[in-house]
Amino acid sequence: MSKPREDYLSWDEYFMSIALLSSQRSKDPATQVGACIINKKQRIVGIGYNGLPHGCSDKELPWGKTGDWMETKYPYVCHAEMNAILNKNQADIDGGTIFTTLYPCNECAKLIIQSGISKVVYANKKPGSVPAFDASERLLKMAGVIISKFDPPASEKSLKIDLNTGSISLDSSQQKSISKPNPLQNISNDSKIIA
Ligand SMILES: O=c1[nH]c(=O)n([C@H]2C[C@H](O)[C@@H](COP(=O)(O)O)O2)cc1CO
Ligand SMILES: [Zn+2]
Repeated sequence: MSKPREDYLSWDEYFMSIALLSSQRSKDPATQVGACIINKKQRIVGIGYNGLPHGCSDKELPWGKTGDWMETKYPYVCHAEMNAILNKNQADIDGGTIFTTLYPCNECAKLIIQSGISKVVYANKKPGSVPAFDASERLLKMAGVIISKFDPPASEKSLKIDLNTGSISLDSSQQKSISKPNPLQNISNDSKIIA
């Protein structure tokens, strides 16, 4: 016990885990997104997930994706990145990084740029060319924001939180299992993306 623990989360794994955990607060039945902002000193300064604005009832507004636009979730839901930026506990987040479980859309890209964040680390991107993501990339690149795909651990690494016992385990194995589905890589591109 004289040596430090070797099997721990890297900084990026830690911040992305927080984004992933936050996504589990989302009530969106289809897509749960989480975001975590850190400042230049690697301190967490904002967390968010996709959800309805304060005071707007989850029960009264729709969560569907198709049909009459007014009866879908798109005009009502606040994106995870937007909530993380609005919830920040520090005025100046210039030079900060946002960790997000899903590649930010163009509307979130505008907020990211205007808030001074200079790096985006994302875990997943919908496949194919999606206008909201293409426009986002165009804006972020033009503004000099670094876009980086989250670098997953070389070996399998998973966190298990047991809320009944209040325990947590970090499991690592030398080999990546190929049979186990990775929900993060199964995001379909069937949805219309409207911020
Ligand atoms: O940048 C984003 N941030 C974010 O929080 N979201 C949320 C909004 C919706 O609740 C959901 C996307 O809906 P869909 O199920 O159509 O993929 O994810 C979506 C995006 C980009 O699409
Ligand atoms: Zn967005």
